[in-house]
Amino acid sequence: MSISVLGAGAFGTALAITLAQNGPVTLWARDADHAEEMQRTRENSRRLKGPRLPENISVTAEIALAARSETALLAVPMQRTGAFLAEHAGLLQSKTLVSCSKGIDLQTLQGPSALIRQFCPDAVPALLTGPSFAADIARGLPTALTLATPEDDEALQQALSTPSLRLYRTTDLTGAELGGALKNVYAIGAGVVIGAGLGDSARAALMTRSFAEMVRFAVAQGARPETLSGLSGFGDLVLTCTSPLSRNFRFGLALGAGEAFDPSVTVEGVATAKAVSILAEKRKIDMPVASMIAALTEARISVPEAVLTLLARPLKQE
Ligand SMILES: NC(=O)C1=CN([C@@H]2O[C@H](COP(=O)(O)OP(=O)(O)OC[C@H]3O[C@@H](n4cnc5c(N)ncnc54)[C@H](O)[C@@H]3O)[C@@H](O)[C@H]2O)C=CC1
Ligand SMILES: O=C(CO)COP(=O)(O)O
Repeated sequence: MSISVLGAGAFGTALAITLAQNGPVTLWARDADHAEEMQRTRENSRRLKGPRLPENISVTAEIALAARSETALLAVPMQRTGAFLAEHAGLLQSKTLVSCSKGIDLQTLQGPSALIRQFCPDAVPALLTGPSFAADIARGLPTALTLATPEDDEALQQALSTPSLRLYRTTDLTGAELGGALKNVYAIGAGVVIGAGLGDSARAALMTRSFAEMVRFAVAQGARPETLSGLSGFGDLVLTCTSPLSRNFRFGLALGAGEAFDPSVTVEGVATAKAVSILAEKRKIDMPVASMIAALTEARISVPEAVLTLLARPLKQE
């Protein structure tokens, strides 16, 4: 099975590095200078400093070349995915398109699989999601992810598993997608808790109530609850709410501490918090934590006000 990775950020590069253990990989970067530099230096110094690109990764800025593969992994930020698919739909029809992005598109309030269906109706949508930092994957550290496909696709699972990357299959695209999208929102909240000095007990409480919200929201959209208990829900929530390697967590740390944060860093949870709070209101789903995080990121509320509001909610059964 020939494989391309579209998007040469940290995650796309790391996936290309691990998949190169199975055979040749084409890595597409939108910027021609960046592609040329990576092809020559065998490193992505802009987004993933350090790991070396194996010789069987071919880096190109020619999308038509990358689109020759049967399977393409999409690793562009969520809020750019719609525009990317719209621009390149003609080349991507009839492929298996595996989205590796985590989030909900603010413009359409849809996740990546719906965007693939909208722009490339003849493609097979799939998702690769779960707990993994690009740096860990690129270093060959053990990682496990969820591969979601509409039909149970063992061949794709085989093709995308490597000696250090273990994939588990599911056909629950909704659950896999929403687990990955929502955990980024709650990771911002966990960062705020720690950044504001509210303590580890408060973080554990926030993570637990966040998980309850995540399941409630996803099940209301048709997801299977057990998917959310897996790698793409519980697994990724734990990783991202507890590790300073997470950009969403670090963004929250800065917000909680009242410090500035580098705007060039990809923080998917900000737009997704807004999208989730809009969807929750529309569909009458109780999402107090996500809505509070949206309010915090939009500076509609301060950290002390958010804490007071959450603590003042009526007492109820767990
Ligand atoms: N970095 C990580 O550890 C992980 C990232 N992800 C997900 O992968 C997705 C991408 O994240 P990263 O690679 O980390 O981001 P990044 O910030 O490292 O890189 C983003 C890349 O996307 C490119 N890009 C931006 N707009 C584009 C467009 N319109 N067309 C084509 N390319 C465009 C940029 O040039 C840049 O190379 C996100 O949804 C993220 O949640 C998932 C798991 C782990
Ligand atoms: O998705 C990730 C880990 O699974 C990466 O998290 P951040 O985008 O917060 O860095």
